[in-house]
Amino acid sequence: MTYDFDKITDRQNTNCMSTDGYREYMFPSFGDIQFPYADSQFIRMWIADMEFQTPEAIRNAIKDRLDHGIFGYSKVFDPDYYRAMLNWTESRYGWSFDKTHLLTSPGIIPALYELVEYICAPDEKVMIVTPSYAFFKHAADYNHVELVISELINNDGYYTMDYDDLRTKAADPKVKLCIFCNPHNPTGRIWTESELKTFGDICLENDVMMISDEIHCDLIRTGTQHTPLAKVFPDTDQIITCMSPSKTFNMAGLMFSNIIIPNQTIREKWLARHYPFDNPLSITATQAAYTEGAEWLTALKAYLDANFDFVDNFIKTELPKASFRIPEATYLAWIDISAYLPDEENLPLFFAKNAGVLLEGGDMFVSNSNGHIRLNLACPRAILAEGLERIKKAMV
Ligand SMILES: Cc1ncc(COP(=O)(O)O)c(C/N=C2\CONC2=O)c1O
Repeated sequence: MTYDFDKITDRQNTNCMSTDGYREYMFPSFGDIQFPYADSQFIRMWIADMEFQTPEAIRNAIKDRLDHGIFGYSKVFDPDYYRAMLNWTESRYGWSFDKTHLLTSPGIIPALYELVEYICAPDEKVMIVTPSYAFFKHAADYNHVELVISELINNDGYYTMDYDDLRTKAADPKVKLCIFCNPHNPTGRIWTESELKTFGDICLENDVMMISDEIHCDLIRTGTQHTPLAKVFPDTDQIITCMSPSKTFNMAGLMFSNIIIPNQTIREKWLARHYPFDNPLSITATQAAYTEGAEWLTALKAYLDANFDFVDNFIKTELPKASFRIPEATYLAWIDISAYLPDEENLPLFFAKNAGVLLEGGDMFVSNSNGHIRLNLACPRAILAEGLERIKKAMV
């Protein structure tokens, strides 16, 4: 079957963050700021959802459930749901987990907010590596626990963990939790088994529980392989794994994710406190994703691979002073443009004003991200090409 990833779908008037939420998310202190571009004229490369329609097989499953006509209180009871997800993780990652450890959440971010509260006392600390998806920091801030940052080492665009720094910080008896991004947003690293082993050993040796946020794990370059952190440590219950079809199949708005909690104490806290019901359409969509989404995903990955090649060639020919490496995972291009805009304080504002491109970058990734922009490449190539041309004209 062929899929048309070049198809452009108008997202205006769909209560869409990407088109309507950029001011409140990226420019909160600027109020109703106006730009030399109408909202509909922006090339949107900021928030991490896709410009591609969710696979037809998933949409048909939702339609069938919709036609049933009753949407009362629901949660996952169907054993086929667990089998669908287990088949997905076993076939793609060689990893399985106990059904009783599988819980659901309306999103991974809400799960992080809850889990920090369940795991950390008010005087304890959460560790993350940076640059980082900002909501890892927000989850600590929301719970009023201290954030401890370990900066990744940037080896000409290939980021690695600073194990000595991690060891030093994990040795603090108040550091009780590390929220870990595997694969990593925004650098796009797929951590190797060896890196995961070293990282996990540091945490386990220092009684630091780990949350491995693996939301990007399906969105990897063709031919690469993701390793769940918990797969490397089959005998510990100190690793919580977060996975979701929301990134993979562009279903973030359906608000549904899988949280695998092997530790009984934490699981019992979750079961006692977490609102247990789910949207029945989201349950159906997720089960359909894991049973019927593989072919579409293979085609999506090939299209994204080509988008990354397009960006790589563009930067080499048109923006030679920028530094970019095709990431192993995600659909996000992490680009060092500091040579062009060394003194620009607010890169998202600069490009919104001067290029009509909405992108994230600079200090939006907690730390260790200055001079970098992050481009969402999950869009038709024509849109990508226009966005790159605008970025170049604004900088050169
Ligand atoms: C590492 C990571 N975890 C969790 C989420 C969100 O999970 P949810 O609550 O939707 O289940 C995202 C979405 N990343 C986004 C969303 O927009 N920009 C980003 O970088 C993410 O990158």
